[in-house]
Amino acid sequence: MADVAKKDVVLQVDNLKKGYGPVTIVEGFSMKVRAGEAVALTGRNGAGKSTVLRCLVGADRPDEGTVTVNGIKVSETNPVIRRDVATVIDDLDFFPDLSVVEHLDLLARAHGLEHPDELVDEVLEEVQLVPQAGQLPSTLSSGQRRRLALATAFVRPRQLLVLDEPEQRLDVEGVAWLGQRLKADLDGGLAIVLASHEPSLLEAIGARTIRLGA
Ligand SMILES: Nc1ncnc2c1ncn2[C@@H]1O[C@H](COP(=O)(O)OP(=O)(O)OP(=O)(O)O)[C@@H](O)[C@H]1O
Repeated sequence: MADVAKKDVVLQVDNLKKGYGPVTIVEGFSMKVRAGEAVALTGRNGAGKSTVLRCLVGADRPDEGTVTVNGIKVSETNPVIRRDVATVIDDLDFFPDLSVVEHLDLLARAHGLEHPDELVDEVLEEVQLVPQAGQLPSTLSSGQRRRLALATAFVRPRQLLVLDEPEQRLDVEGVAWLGQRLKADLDGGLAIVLASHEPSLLEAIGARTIRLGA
């Protein structure tokens, strides 16, 4: 913990407020996440976890407050933010006509990685989608689609990883793999913010938890 405290603040949230219509979902929410640190948002269904995550990545605009990544104000269209922040908020955002391997290949190349082919092969192996590499997303099982969504975050550069219930639909081995994978990324200096209902995952990555709502 002492080491983490010395590291740079990657994400800073100050006094975030967000509501829909007359209903306030979160108010006065602040936090800092440093390189190598994982923060988990917990709380009941509807507590506002996804709402906060969407504001963090610029997918939603806070009513009040600020969100900065490496000191730069977050906006989804800012290329610097898009380069540094990897998100897996849902797994519905696939191109219907691109196969599993084509998705990963496209991302790795778009982000200008040096050895895209090797990385894509490695990640495919890791998420155990090698046999499904040529399939379209619509033909994958729901857990395989989740694995593809997670894989998209691992074939690109990232300083901050934002995940909304990444354990969803993963089998027991998948949750254990994810914990190890995220732990390795944390050890490499990644900052992670996630919403999760899976205590074993939070324990595996040593996440600091922030509970939203009552
Ligand atoms: N676009 C929207 N319009 C109106 N209300 C919304 C909208 N998006 C979310 N909400 C409401 O905001 C509240 C918080 O939703 P959110 O998805 O952030 O909860 P959550 O903590 O992620 O829940 P869960 O554990 O079920 O995923 C809920 O009551 C939800 O109905």
